[in-house]
Amino acid sequence: MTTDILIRGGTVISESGRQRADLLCHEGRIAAVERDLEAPAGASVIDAGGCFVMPGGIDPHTHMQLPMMGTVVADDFFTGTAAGAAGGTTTILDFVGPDKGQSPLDALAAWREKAAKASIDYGFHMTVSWWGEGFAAEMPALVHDHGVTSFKFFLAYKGGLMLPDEEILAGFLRCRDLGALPQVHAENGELIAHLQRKLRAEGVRAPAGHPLSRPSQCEGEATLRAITMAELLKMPLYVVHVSAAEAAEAIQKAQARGVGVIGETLPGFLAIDASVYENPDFDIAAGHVMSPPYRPDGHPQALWKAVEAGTLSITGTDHCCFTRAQKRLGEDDFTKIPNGCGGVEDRMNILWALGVEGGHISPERFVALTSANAAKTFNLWPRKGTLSIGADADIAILDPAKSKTISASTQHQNTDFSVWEGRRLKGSVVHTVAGGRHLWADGDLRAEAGGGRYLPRAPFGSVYENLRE
Ligand SMILES: NC(=O)NCCC(=O)O
Ligand SMILES: [Zn+2]
Ligand SMILES: [Zn+2]
Repeated sequence: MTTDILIRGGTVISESGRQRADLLCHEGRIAAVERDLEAPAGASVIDAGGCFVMPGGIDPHTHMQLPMMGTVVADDFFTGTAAGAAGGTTTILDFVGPDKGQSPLDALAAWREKAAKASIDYGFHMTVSWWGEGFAAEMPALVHDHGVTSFKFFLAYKGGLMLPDEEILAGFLRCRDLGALPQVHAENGELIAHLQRKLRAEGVRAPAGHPLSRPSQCEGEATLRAITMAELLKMPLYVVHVSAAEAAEAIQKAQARGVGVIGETLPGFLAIDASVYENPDFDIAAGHVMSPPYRPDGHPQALWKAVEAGTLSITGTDHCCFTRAQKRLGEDDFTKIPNGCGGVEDRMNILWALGVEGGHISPERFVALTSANAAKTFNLWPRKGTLSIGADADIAILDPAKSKTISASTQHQNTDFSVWEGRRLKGSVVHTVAGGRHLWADGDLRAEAGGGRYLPRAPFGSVYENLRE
């Protein structure tokens, strides 16, 4: 039983409009959205005067506690989800990562165990880290018995997660039969492996080699290749972490042809450029190493245009954070720097400051980009992504007048680095309610281990309905 919460005096925003209204949460759900609501006996009251009241963020791309490149991601499911709550995020979709040859059902069981301490609701995508009859055979149970209805295929990381086209094609077809959504990490892994070898042979060891080995054309080519498969197979496709103008253009053209391709980008790709890899401080340059990498000037601007046009309709974080010490595993070789950056705590605040305050998007589009579109795409709507009656009481209250400066020294993410270090933002999430529990109250983080629930998801849904014949 949760205490009733009345949120009073705010402007309630959805992806399609806004109204001045109070909002009542009862037993973990939205019970009323009306003007001048009376507080029920025993209810706690949050004053939202001057604030925007919106659906809690859905971050559809996180990696908590993921074993990777000889280490394990610094945030576990408790610290990472608590940090998310401190930034207005109330749901994450994380990736289960089977070892090579491991049963995906066994991997899911291990991830369910790790995630039991999440403080906000969570669901899973499945990484297709290997392919074979054994993997394909378990997919129906993953989809129908466990609600894992999205599968990520890697076109990059040769010698690791990368699958050849033949296997990706087979995996896509299996997804189509089951009504599951294939996702792609789209970079040309063969070319990247070649460029890595060439750069190392030339003596390039520093983090500056990372973006040189993964030029934007590699992302453009792989994105188009994956789109072509989905187009000819007549099925939807989700492209994760789009960072390159070429990839956004391929998605835009495919959407114009009626292909059901959905593009996700990350706040960092809209605001940070590749000059970060030139920083003489190894910790700072390595702290930005992720794949795909931050791109040269011009790409962030192109991505903003794609966000404004609706081509890129979902934001995630690819939250995969490492400490400075962990990044030093690649001190002598940029290919050994653990790939990934944090951000689950920052996405909502950054996107508001850069997007809404920056004049790129309306508050309504902000809601679409941070929760509603992900809820629809991943079949969580209307339980999530909306503040309509009966929806989960997952709410972010953002004060547009409150400023905030991001620093690793004050963040809740379990790392000593932030790609947003020193950024001063206008607008900040001041309260977060998740499942009717008040987890973030003006600087006070009350997240509890185990407060989150597992979210099984149904197959098919809007991504299949929206396919044009
Ligand atoms: N993106 C990244 O560098 N690390 C996380 C794994 C992935 O999404 O590729
Ligand atoms: Zn990826
Ligand atoms: Zn990722």
